[in-house]
Amino acid sequence: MTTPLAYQTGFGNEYATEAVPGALPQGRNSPQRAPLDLYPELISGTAFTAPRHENRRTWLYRRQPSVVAGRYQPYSQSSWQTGGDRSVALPPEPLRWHPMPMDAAEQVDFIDGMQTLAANGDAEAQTGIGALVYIAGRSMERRALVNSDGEMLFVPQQGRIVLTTEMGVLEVKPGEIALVPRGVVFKVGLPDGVSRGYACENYGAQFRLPELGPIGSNGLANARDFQAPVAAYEKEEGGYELVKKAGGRFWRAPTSHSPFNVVAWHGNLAPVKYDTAHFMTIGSISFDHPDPSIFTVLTSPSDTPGTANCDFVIFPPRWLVMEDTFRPPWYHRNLMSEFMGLVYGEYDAKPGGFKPGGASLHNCMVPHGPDEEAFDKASNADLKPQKLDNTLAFMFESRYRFLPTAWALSSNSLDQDYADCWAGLKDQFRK
Ligand SMILES: O=C(O)Cc1cc(O)ccc1O
Ligand SMILES: [Fe+2]
Repeated sequence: MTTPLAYQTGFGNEYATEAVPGALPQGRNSPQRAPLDLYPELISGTAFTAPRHENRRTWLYRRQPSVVAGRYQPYSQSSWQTGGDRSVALPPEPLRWHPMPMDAAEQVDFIDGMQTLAANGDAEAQTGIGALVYIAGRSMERRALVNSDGEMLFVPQQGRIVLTTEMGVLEVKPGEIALVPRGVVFKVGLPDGVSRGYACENYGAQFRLPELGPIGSNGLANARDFQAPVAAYEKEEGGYELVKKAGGRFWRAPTSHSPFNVVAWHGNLAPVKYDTAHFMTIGSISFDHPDPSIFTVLTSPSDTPGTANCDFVIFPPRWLVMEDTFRPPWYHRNLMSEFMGLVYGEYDAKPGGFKPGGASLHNCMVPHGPDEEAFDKASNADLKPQKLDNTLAFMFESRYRFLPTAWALSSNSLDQDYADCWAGLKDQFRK
């Protein structure tokens, strides 16, 4: 029996945690000699002068500082691509991928098992996101990853991931999500063997909770339901391989010690996890179907107010009670581009065609909406209160058009017949 992990709660708090009592200095951050002769080290996730409500930084008290590492050599990870690849001819129609096969992943770890399906923006300009899938079967034992290109949002779909980070350990199961800030070293254990999930690599502003406007002071994702790790350091001696992602390139360096050597830390830059079962879902209790922005869990703003670099949106289990209403999504074309995935169950707009582990991409102004089956069902349904249960779809929604990678467009998983799901929507105009 292993004891369950301990967590601290809240989002963007001034957390404070020590694995050894007395390891945190009191009343100052960088005393002449820190308690227990640990090295103080600052990690800032925003510019020093970012507005106070956005400013994120954490003080780490560690056995050796991060500068202690061997020489970097190039490392090859060609399926994890960064930013929009403009050399790929973007098909103008809706795109969908069947679930990616998991059978060849036993020997692959989380770093090598990452594959970019689509991306936009430019990591160097701190804009845009990558939409990735990971399929991996091997835990990272003495290997760690640090991503200086962006924050990572993980959405496990099959199998738990155990995220060992500089700030401590998070265990994340399907239905939960995790955020690892840019530049924080982590490794991923896979206690359930071959596992699959989605990732958003956010090159832009950090994810935060959305404004609530007229909703008020409670609702959607509540800050207290986020969990950050408590300080934990590895006691075993021995080296690591540190893999670093910077400017879309990968590097590896040997270290003589574990990078997970932080004995205490305090600050508001921390990895967190969140169970989507705690999302307080809001919908219409009269008629019509609200915009899906009502389902925003986290948002990464761009420089234009209300026009996100990325909104992370979920479609969780919920009651549908609207009267005289077509309840699934309406047919639409949007400015914002939509990458979607399905963790489990069925998605109401595509009850048969969209499978857990699959993905869809509806870019700026690409028309989409319920397939023929969903349209027929919803147009004829008896509109009594209905529970959409056992379902969790999500969307990475971005102001920037997603460019699929060459790999994604040539993959056997690309659904060549996606457009056929609407072909039977005939002219039913009654003159
Ligand atoms: O396209 C989709 O399925 C996502 C979506 C859902 C919804 O209820 C309204 C708009 C929208 O883009
Ligand atoms: Fe949509």
